[in-house]
Amino acid sequence: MLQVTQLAKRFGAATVLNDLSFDLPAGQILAVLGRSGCGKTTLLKILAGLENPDAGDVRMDGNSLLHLPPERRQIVYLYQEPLLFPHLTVFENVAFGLRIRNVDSVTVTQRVNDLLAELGLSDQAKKQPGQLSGGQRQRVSFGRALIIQPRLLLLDEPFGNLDAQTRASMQELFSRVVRQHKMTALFVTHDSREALTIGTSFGYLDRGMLTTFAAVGDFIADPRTGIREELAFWEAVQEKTLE
Ligand SMILES: Nc1ncnc2c1ncn2[C@@H]1O[C@H](COP(=O)(O)OP(=O)(O)OP(=O)(O)O)[C@@H](O)[C@H]1O
Repeated sequence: MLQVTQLAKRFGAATVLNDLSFDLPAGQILAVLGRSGCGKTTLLKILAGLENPDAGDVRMDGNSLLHLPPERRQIVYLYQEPLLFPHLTVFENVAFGLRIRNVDSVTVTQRVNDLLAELGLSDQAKKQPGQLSGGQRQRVSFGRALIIQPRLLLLDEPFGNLDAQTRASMQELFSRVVRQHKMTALFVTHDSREALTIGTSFGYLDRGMLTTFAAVGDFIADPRTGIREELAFWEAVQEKTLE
């Protein structure tokens, strides 16, 4: 579905992405793990059309996207802080993408209500974004993205601002809904647990170079992910409590 080949990007003297290539088949959720500043956001911006690469190509089903403006790429890019219209209700925020495509109002009402129910937002439909919690706002933002059925969903640390419990329930909801809608998604995170929870395939971005892993075991075994260390830590804790 998505093919990225030999992508490179520099800002001044700094190389941010370096000969980066990967394929993302339809229906997969690629989790890219990386430390702060490794180029995660730059990669998503290039895919979304908000930044131009210096070299390489981004193709969807064989066609290059590079000459297309963001709004014609059928890609939705979700940030940590959801972008919502503050003066519209939750319902109208989600309906927006259908309204501008002149979808008839009976269909809009049905599709928005179905999606709000799926996202656990039916009771919030008449509220404005300022009256919602962070997790609810993130769900509305997710609804705005899903309603237009994009080809590809890009997520940039989407749950980073949420408390641990809300974060876990959002991860669960996100995984469920993305699978139900058979979405293809790429999300970046510095949290290995989040990557393992949501991803169906995995990558590690380090100084602009992406390593992709054929199997989850290879991802876990790569010492740069820190997962082995974390497992060892919890095993040590468990041993201590059994002593
Ligand atoms: N427009 C820009 N001009 C100059 N340098 C930039 C620009 N955008 C990003 N950079 C630099 O490129 C590097 C990678 O930035 P990027 O935002 O992609 O990292 P990141 O992995 O998303 O980090 P974080 O997890 O902290 O958001 C950083 O050193 C950053 O300072």
